[in-house]
Amino acid sequence: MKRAIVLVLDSFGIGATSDAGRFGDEGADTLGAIARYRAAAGKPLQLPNLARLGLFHAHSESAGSVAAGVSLPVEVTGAFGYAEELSSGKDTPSGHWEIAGVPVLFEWGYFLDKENSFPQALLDELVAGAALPGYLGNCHASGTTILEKLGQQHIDSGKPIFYTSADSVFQIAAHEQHFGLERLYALCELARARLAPYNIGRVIARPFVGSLETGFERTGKRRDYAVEPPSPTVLNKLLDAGGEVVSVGKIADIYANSGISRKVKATGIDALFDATLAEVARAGDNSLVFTNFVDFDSSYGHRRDIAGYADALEAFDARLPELQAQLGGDDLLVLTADHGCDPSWPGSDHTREHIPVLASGAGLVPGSLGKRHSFADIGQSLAAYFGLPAMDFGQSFIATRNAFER
Ligand SMILES: O=P(O)(O)O[C@H]1O[C@H](CO)[C@@H](O)[C@H]1O
Ligand SMILES: [Mn+2]
Ligand SMILES: [Mn+2]
Repeated sequence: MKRAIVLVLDSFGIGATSDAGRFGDEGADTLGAIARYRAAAGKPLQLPNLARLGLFHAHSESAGSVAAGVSLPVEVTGAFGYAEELSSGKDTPSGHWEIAGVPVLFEWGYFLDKENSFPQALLDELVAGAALPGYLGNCHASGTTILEKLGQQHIDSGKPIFYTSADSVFQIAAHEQHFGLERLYALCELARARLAPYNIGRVIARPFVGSLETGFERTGKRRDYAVEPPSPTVLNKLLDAGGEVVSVGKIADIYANSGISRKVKATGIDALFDATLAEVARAGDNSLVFTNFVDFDSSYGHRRDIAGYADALEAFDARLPELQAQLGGDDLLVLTADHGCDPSWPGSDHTREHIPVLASGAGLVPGSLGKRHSFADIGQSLAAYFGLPAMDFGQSFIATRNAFER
């Protein structure tokens, strides 16, 4: 039986790429910074299960030294490597599409101005098209900081909050009750359509609840409206061959529902892990269970919460044996990331980093896979594993299997 489980720890970079300087990210290292913080606090980072899969070995090959406070395990049970990104950006869709064998070789559009970030013509179209009383924000911002600043004004005025970041994104924050969740989604769909000429990768609905007194809190009802990948991903190829692709978390959103047979949503790392276990339990032959753990990025990386990121990693690590107990020797497990988001870095944006590639099962020999020149090596390996036609990008680290049985 062939089943692949791919877990993306969103934003879990393991050291700056050689082109990180172009992004202002030279020296960024998400895992390295977290380990350093914990070592300095006298509570070294404990990730025994990820370590056995080769995480710290991969990190030390990427960063040039062993993470602070960490001792490398003597026995490693997985194949481990680190990958640089071919795609032009360091955003979530680029990272995920490249993982699935389709790097983004074109330039996204960006809203570069920190203030008055959006073109007036676009703003006018949105105000008229959705009959809005106006808008707030229109700037670069951290999504939680802008709620502290404008949340009350939003409730009082009924004007949605528009903001962006270093990524190719247009984000809209609105209160679930005062503005209305469905109204927010409809506004995002309008924005998605109007943004086509600007080549923007994603519109993100950012619903929130609460009040000035209790504080504002973003909810799990976030929705991402991505454009479709520029060419068929390994997900599409698996579906075309009669296989199954199960999305857990925001995977389906990131691929604009292309190449997905079923989707399951859950909020929080534990709930996403539970949903992954449930999907693995029911997954049959020729299926891929593909999960994105967004909280590493949205709750800790962007929030520059090093302590929170460390705790979340440890909690995630502690659950890995539950998953491993469900896997047969022929199943393929891949743990990886889509970009970095070093919580010790200035600002609140992603960081251009290598991603870990931790692969086990499926006859893989434990040991180093070395430096991989594209995230697409994962997609190419999935194609080889399932016996699908080869992808245009990436080098497989897995021996090609028999052609897919139809
Ligand atoms: O600060 P928040 O709202 O979490 O936004 C972040 O989330 C977006 C998607 O990763 C990024 O582009 C960044 O802007
Ligand atoms: Mn991401
Ligand atoms: Mn992010």
